[in-house]
Amino acid sequence: MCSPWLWPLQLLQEEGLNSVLPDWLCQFIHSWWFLLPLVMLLVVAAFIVAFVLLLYMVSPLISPRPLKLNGAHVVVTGGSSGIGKCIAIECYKQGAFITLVARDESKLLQAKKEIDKHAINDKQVVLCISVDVSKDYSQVEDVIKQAQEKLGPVDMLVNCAGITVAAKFEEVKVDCFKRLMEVNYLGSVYPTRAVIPTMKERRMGRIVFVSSQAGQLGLFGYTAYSPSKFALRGLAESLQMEIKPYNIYVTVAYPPDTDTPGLAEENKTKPLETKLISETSGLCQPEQVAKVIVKDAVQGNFNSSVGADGYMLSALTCGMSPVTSITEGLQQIVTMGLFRTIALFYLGSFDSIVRRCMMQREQLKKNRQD
Ligand SMILES: NC(=O)C1=CN([C@@H]2O[C@H](COP(=O)(O)OP(=O)(O)OC[C@H]3O[C@@H](n4cnc5c(N)ncnc54)[C@H](OP(=O)(O)O)[C@@H]3O)[C@@H](O)[C@H]2O)C=CC1
Ligand SMILES: CCCCCCCCCCCCCCCC(=O)[C@@H](N)CO
Repeated sequence: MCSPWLWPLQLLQEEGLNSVLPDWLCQFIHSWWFLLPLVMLLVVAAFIVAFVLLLYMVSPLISPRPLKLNGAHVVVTGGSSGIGKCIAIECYKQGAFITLVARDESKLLQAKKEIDKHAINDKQVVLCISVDVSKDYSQVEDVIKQAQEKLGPVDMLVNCAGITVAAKFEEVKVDCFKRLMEVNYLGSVYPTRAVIPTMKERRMGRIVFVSSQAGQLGLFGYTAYSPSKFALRGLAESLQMEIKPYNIYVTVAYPPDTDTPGLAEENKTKPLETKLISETSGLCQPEQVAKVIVKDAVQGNFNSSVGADGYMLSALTCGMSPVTSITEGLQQIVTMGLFRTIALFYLGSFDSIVRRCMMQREQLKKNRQD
């Protein structure tokens, strides 16, 4: 016996147990031992293929049935501007009835006019309700009640109302930390809390939280904003575990920088570091982001991301989030190590952006003093 692959046989022989195997098998192995690794490889490959096929066979048990938007009632908070408005338009184009929720009434009416142009039948309605989603739960509950009385039970809630502050930690006003948590986090908790009981009774529904790529990683300038978006992920994961048996599906969207009035406002005071780092994953159009979010929500996908960086970030930060398709799960398993390697290069380049900006600032200061 000369091959290392045959050591179990050798062991048997040494133990005087070679009688365990019939002679013909011993001879066969002796003459074809070099094929053994190949056979083992084939067996392993066959097991993997069988396992994946099995997973695909049970996949209908994991993936929810798509929601029909035609005739559905969709509530969009922050629906008077930017991404929220485009989400409303996208749903309206597919025959939904829309309730827009935001504070400024004139902006709401303006958005309603714009959305109305995309009607596909003359029964469709856009209802506008003005409220601050972050202040008082009972007010938000009233708004949802009003909307349900006029347009029926809510089939899909999109929590898109949000605000941003981009500045260095010590330059963020202390009140801002609280305000961002109120609007971005509690402003998503309240409407969700108000629609869940009816959704559970009807055993159907979709809840969307619009987080951000800055809700998947912490970045220079987002010490107040990022935590408020990370919080949505914790809420979404816990809630999804509770409501899945009621056939209600949660989607968390992580858009990159998107060309909206909100971003224009943010850019006025954004630190250079934040600008340079965010440029990495490019600028998206709100129509494109809205399309992806609506598609993922309709399909009941837990995760919704845009672009190549968005895809990598989502696979990398999947953690213990629920999986809504076999393909997604397999991709996460296979790509994790590779994406972490790529991420280390990104982190290195972000650190060097921050260091360069700091040195430039100090040089400028010194020059002024001289
Ligand atoms: N644009 C971007 O680059 C990205 C944005 N996002 C997130 O997407 C969401 C939408 O962003 P974007 O479209 O840029 O924002 P916009 O500023 O363009 O729109 C924000 C919307 O939210 C409403 N809103 C704000 N505060 C409140 C409040 N307290 N109560 C009720 N409504 C409120 C606004 O109306 P009103 O002021 O009249 O109340 C408006 O309709 C936000 O949550 C944002 O964090 C995520 C990633 C990237
Ligand atoms: C494999 C690893 C890949 C890593 C890619 C990293 C890319 C980081 C870019 C982060 C951009 C953050 C945009 C936040 C936008 C936002 O929420 C505000 N504009 C809101 O107004």
